[in-house]
Amino acid sequence: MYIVIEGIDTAGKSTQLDILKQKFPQAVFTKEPGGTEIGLKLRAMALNGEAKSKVAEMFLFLADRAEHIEEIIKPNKEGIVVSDRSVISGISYASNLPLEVVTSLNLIATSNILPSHVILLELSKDELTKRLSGKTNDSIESRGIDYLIDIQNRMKKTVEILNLNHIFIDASLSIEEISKKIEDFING
Ligand SMILES: Nc1ncnc2c1ncn2[C@@H]1O[C@H](COP(=O)(O)OP(=O)(O)O)[C@@H](O)[C@H]1O
Ligand SMILES: Cc1cn([C@H]2C[C@H](O)[C@@H](COP(=O)(O)OP(=O)(O)O)O2)c(=O)[nH]c1=O
Repeated sequence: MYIVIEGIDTAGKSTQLDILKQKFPQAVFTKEPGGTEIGLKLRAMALNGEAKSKVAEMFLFLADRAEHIEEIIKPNKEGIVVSDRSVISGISYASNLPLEVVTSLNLIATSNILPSHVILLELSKDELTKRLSGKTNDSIESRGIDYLIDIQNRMKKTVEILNLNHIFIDASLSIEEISKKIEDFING
């Protein structure tokens, strides 16, 4: 089982992952970017905003993804592996390029390995605005509210285009309600 939790910044991914760690102690928990040793270096480069080129930034995330699939996902997917972000973020955040082009590049990075379960936490514009006001933003988050809502729309489209087994959850529900929905989805 290769489970991914997706959503734009502040959707509640970390909160739900903390709960999942208690509920599924046998699972391997990982993340993109930065789930491997090389990935930590690529993450730092991608997130500090140093790259002038959006394409260069995307290739840093793609390199991280390729290594993550090889080192973490392939060896663990017969058990339960849960990742904070995935190819869905990869395709969606590279919003300067058409979806089809970025999808092809991402499928090369993942060797065509795709999540078996996608949990997408979906925020309204109002709730996003509220949550971002309480947070110090990194260079990606600081691009703004409309940018992030556009990314969220790309995420939903990506899940549908790739025909992935998924659940879209209203991220403004209570933490407990969300966590129950996630548990039910994983348990099938
Ligand atoms: N269901 C929820 N309802 C209200 N606030 C939430 C909920 N889930 C998370 N939060 C809050 O929203 C903020 C972002 O949550 P976090 O889990 O860090 O998101 P992410 O990992 O997706 O960036 C935190 O302040 C967190 O306490
Ligand atoms: C995986 C991935 C993330 N991102 C972005 C989304 C996030 O803004 C950032 C990763 O941050 P993340 O680890 O989710 O955030 P935090 O530690 O702040 O909670 O990188 C991309 O732009 N492309 C990608 O391929």
